[in-house]
Amino acid sequence: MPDPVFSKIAIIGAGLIGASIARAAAEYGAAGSVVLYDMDADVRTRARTIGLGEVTDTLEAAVAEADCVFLCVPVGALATVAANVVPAMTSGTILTDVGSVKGEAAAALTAAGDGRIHLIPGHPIAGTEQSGPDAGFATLFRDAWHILTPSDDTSADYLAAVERLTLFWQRLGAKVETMDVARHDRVLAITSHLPHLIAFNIVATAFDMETVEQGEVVKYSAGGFRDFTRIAASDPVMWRDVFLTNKDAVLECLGRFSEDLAALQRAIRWGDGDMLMREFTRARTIRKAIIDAGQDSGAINFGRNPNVEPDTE
Ligand SMILES: NC(=O)C1=CN([C@@H]2O[C@H](COP(=O)(O)OP(=O)(O)OC[C@H]3O[C@@H](n4cnc5c(N)ncnc54)[C@H](O)[C@@H]3O)[C@@H](O)[C@H]2O)C=CC1
Ligand SMILES: O=C(O)C(=O)Cc1ccc(O)cc1
Repeated sequence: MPDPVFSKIAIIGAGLIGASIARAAAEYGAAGSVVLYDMDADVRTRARTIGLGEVTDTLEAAVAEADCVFLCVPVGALATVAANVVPAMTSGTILTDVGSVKGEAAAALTAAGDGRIHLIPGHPIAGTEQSGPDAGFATLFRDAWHILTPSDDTSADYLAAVERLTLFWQRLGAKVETMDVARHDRVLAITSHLPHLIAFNIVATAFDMETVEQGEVVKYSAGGFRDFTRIAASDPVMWRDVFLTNKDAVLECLGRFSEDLAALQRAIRWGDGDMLMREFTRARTIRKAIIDAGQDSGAINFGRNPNVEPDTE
């Protein structure tokens, strides 16, 4: 196996993403050692029991002498955690995160920065609806995009740090791209955040409908609705933070979505089959383009944890 990219990494937040980084770093030899900290004592105990790495009882002990620190906490907790982590870090090392909203993450890291640490926000475009240390698995990031949103610092040291972090994620199997923060948040608003909002909403609507027996919703939910319930099972704290911190981009998409939905509503009301055919045919073409681009060939890990039995219908 090639030399580790980092001799020691620290992971703050030992949930799905933190545990997956820990497992992948060990499996693919990307880090010499892995140290974790979580504010929840039960999570720390579990992380020790399942052997994710060394688990410390303080944040400071975890980050001491780490050459890269990964913040794997909900987006709303990033500012506080970053402010506590930076003073305990060694000069010249890297602070990154995995938050789903990069505007908020970049602001949190920048506010905590003291000029000694390389701040490189990041986002793995891979995950599942599960959370907690047991949900993590080593292959989560394989063939998935990892987006880095580096600052405009063009110093040789900073560029070398970005290069090293890129190598780390590539060692975990990810395809790394750099992107502007605002663009990231606009793209993810439509490709990830709005779909989650729609899933939360459709599941709530189905359960609130007085005309539908809840037992029947469960009994007949083998098709499309079942896919929505998987996404709607995602962690409420994480998703509350996503919507509160990517407010503008999500509201913009939601406005467009509502207009398009109203147009479909009108077509159904007036029996405009041509319009429905046009829209559904276009959607099918887009799906085909995604498959042809290799984005849904089974390589992307959304909701696919090889350690968990698939749902039986
Ligand atoms: N779940 C997913 O599919 C994906 C999540 N993300 C991002 O990854 C981050 C983590 O998400 P998950 O791993 O899914 O969540 P999780 O809920 O599985 O784990 C988060 C962990 O952070 C800990 N934590 C919270 N506040 C903390 C604090 N102040 N100090 C120390 N530990 C703290 C919690 O106790 C928990 O164990 C979020 O920012 C999310 O936006 C990114 C890509 C995919
Ligand atoms: O499980 C799914 O379908 C996902 O969409 C996972 C996911 C959730 C949040 C992210 O920021 C990235 C990926």
